[in-house]
Amino acid sequence: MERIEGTVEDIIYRNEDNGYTVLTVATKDDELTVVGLMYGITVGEHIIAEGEYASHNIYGKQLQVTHIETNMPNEAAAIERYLGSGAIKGIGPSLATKIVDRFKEDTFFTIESEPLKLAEIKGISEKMAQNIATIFYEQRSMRQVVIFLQEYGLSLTYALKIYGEYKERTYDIVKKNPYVLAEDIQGISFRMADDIAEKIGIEKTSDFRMMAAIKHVLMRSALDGHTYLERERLIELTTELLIIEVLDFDHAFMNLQLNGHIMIEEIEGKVCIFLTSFDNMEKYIAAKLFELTHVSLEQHDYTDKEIENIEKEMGICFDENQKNAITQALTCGTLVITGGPGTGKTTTLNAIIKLFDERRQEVLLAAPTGRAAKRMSETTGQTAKTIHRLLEISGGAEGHQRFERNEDYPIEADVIIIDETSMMDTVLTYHLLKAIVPGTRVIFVGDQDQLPSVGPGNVLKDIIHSGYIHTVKLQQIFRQAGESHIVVNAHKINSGEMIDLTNNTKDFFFVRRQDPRHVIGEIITLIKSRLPKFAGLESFEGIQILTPTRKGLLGVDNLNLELQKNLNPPSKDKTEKLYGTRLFREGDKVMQIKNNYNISWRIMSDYGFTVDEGLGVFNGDMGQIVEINLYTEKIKVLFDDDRMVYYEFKGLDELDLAYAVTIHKSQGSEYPIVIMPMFKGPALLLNRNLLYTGITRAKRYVVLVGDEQVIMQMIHNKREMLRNSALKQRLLEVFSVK
Ligand SMILES: Nc1ncnc2c1ncn2[C@@H]1O[C@H](COP(=O)(O)OP(=O)(O)OP(=O)(O)O)[C@@H](O)[C@H]1O
Repeated sequence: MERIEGTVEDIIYRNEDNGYTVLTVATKDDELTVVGLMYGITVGEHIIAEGEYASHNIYGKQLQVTHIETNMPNEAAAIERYLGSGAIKGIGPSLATKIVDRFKEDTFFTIESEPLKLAEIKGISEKMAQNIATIFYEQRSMRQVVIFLQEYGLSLTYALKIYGEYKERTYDIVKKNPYVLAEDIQGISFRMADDIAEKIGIEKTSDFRMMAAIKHVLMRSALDGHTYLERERLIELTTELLIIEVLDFDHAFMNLQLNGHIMIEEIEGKVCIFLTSFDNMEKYIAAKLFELTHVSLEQHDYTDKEIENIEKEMGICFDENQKNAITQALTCGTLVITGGPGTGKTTTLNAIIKLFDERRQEVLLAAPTGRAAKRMSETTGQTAKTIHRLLEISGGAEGHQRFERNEDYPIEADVIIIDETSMMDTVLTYHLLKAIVPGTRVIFVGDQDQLPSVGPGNVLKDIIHSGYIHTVKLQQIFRQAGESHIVVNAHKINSGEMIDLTNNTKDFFFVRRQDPRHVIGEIITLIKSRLPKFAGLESFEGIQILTPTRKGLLGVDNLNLELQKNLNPPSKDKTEKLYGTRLFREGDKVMQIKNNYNISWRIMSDYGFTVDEGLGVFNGDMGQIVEINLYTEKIKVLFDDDRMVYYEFKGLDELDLAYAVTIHKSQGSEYPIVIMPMFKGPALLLNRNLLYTGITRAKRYVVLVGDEQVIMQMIHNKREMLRNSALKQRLLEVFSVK
């Protein structure tokens, strides 16, 4: 290991994305080239660098840095160069000269301890002096933290995120227990934290490591939809992660329980372990549903005449189940209305809304996603909001979002109706119920045969299966066969019957292709020309490819590349931005892939005025890139509901191409035309539920392209991914005891 000491003479190259820098250093008796991760190092600084010499075929001998320490320059000339180098925003070379002329070697001391003295210099106000001091301090401390973290192998992006979270506490936190990074910093995995821990020299058998691994496994399983894991399964998965044999888990479990991180409970006779937050949420949901159900409510009488009048108005006759739903809505505190496509859920809902309106009851409508809310507004003719907006989201990171509406400031309404309840996960249901006071009626509408929510829990099914909440199942299909084979086939799939693939219908088509490359070719022809022509569309807008997987030739990632190439090819008029491995181009169809509660949006009028604005873009929201600005480093996206959002380049990990999306991501959305590739894959994934959900997303046409054997297998495969959730048991505990 070589060690050099000297003053930075010149910055030859700097990569702003990762902090990689090439600079020259004047040592006592030489001038050297030094290369490596040296974020923010500036001309004039005094550095001590350690590393190995390497020989570059063009630039010759250079020191490759592995460790660097920096000292602020202490000679007036070096100080002047440092200040004048642009290191501190607002100070250029001439101001730097003035400052150093006045304070000489004491310049940095003055900036740090008596910044107001800077205002003695002409051209510097007191406010500016304060600003200089703040920036000087922040930049120095940030830079040192970043350099420290990069030595542990963290990228600049993560290092900056970590600094943003902990500031100067970073050193203590990382050296003592780097595993907290995996909990606090989005994107830092247990593995990354484990690597840092190893470099720091933390024992593989340390308590921190064990506890972090257990929590990590529980969090990871929440991403798979579980709110808990059985003890044995948790031990198995944690052992895999730790790679060492651990004999005593009880000690770690006890510590985690004592610290309030986990709860150990018996569910259906088995010892199960929950992250405390999920346990609390499920218990809360059950208790609140009990209160909402049992509170004594103003009873709204109704007459048969009234219902007949609505039937006349709508020109239909409600079936028994629909009538049941309507009358129970008027009398019960909580109600679930469930049914497949075309079974009259919306029609029933409209009757219910009408009856409440006539009774001057305030009814609020909401749905879990922007698209579902938009659709609810269209079908009911009344404003429906996303649940996030209903709860007045006020920021916070994923999993820690803050809502203005809660127990202290509840939603004011007589009736709250939630559509697409199958998409409600435990967390959102918890926040919603927290903001509802007993006395407000809550009606959940949804199709229990859709895929479960992306987030953890099995809320709708658990509520229905508990048997404690009034539930009306609508079963009759009102949409006629002649009208829609999509509906008929969806119901067939749901009851395990093979569907007709002879293309004798007006809206449901099958194209037989075996080879995945031919499937891709067919999809491209369909979307580029055949379907737009057939459906009378001007472009491919409105046609959505839904596919079961992310990976593979027919997975989302590859299909998006192919479709981008064919539908929005490179052009000299279209600016592009490569982010990691993703290439974004103006005109691309894109989707937000995580919830971001802080990003701001606006809706503009045709004349360029802001007509609405707010915060939050959510997982699954779709739009189009209208502009990529390489100077401001921003991408402008216009979402389908007219919200316009600017993404900074560094926030592009939240955006993905969306010509094709997974069926999972399509939940709650509807598209005029859906194309689905049908190909062999893992049995656990390719099940009835998935096919049903994909098909019921289409309003006008469905085209399946692929192998009919696979379609048959999916219809017969009833295996759903099992989800551990305890809401059903919690409902049973609350309702049977109270
Ligand atoms: N009792 C009824 N008699 C005759 N037609 C009905 C009846 N109820 C609903 N319909 C009609 O059936 C069609 C489907 O109803 P609706 O849209 O309410 O179902 P849905 O369950 O909301 O469907 P989806 O989930 O697909 O949106 C509509 O055209 C509606 O007018």
